[in-house]
Amino acid sequence: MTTGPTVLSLRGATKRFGGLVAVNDMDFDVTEHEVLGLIGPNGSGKSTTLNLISGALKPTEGTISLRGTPISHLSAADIARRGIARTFQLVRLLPSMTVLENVRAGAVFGHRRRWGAEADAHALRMLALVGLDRRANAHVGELTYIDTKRVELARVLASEPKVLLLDEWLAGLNPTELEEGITLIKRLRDEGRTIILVEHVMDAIRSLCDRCVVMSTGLKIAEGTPEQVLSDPEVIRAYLGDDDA
Ligand SMILES: Nc1ncnc2c1ncn2[C@@H]1O[C@H](COP(=O)(O)OP(=O)(O)OP(=O)(O)O)[C@@H](O)[C@H]1O
Repeated sequence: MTTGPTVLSLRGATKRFGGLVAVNDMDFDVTEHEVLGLIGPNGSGKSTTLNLISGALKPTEGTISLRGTPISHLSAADIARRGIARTFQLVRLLPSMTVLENVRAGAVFGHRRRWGAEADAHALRMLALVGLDRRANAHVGELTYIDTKRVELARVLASEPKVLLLDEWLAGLNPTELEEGITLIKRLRDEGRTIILVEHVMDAIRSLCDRCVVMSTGLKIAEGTPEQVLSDPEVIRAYLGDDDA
């Protein structure tokens, strides 16, 4: 799965906040149809790396390219239009709107625009994909937590991303929901989507990722299959040294 063409590359990507180097000279590639796990202890720079990729933050140094074209100078909206879409740690939906309306709104940010009946049909297909088509007319405020996460995922999928960034999408789920969540992401993976997954749930990392990049204090400390990196002494040390691990 790691031999396809490169979709996304980071070269020397660095982000400084004053004296703190949150992301330090990161290099990695993501190939087509690959699920890449970005893991590491709390505060190691994973979310900042996602923010650099999605354009929410600009790198202090280095380049991020999508299919060989540098994108790191573009606005977040332009990067989204080129096909990089993300979920957020805290779900960002409009609670007064219906499930369908929220998902339709996502389609507008994508690189292919749809309107009217076509947009509805597309949003319904995305809802079916995440198992929520029967709740299309419910208000988001009525949903359970995992269902709000499903809506968020459907909203992001509606933009037909070339690269999907999942920022701790499984966080906060109870054990039953977690199983459902992992099954859902497996389905996306089996469809051949290209995904970067920031995740603390190691079972999810093991069962979903083709490859992992491990960060510690802003640096890449390991890269390889989940088995390889999770048995790497430096990775184990980085996690054990973290109070929250
Ligand atoms: N906007 C900001 N301004 C200043 N410092 C920041 C900012 N965003 C993040 N940081 C710092 O950068 C470092 C990396 O944070 P980041 O959120 O990327 O880590 P993380 O690996 O995603 O952590 P977690 O697993 O807890 O979400 C931390 O020390 C954090 O305090």
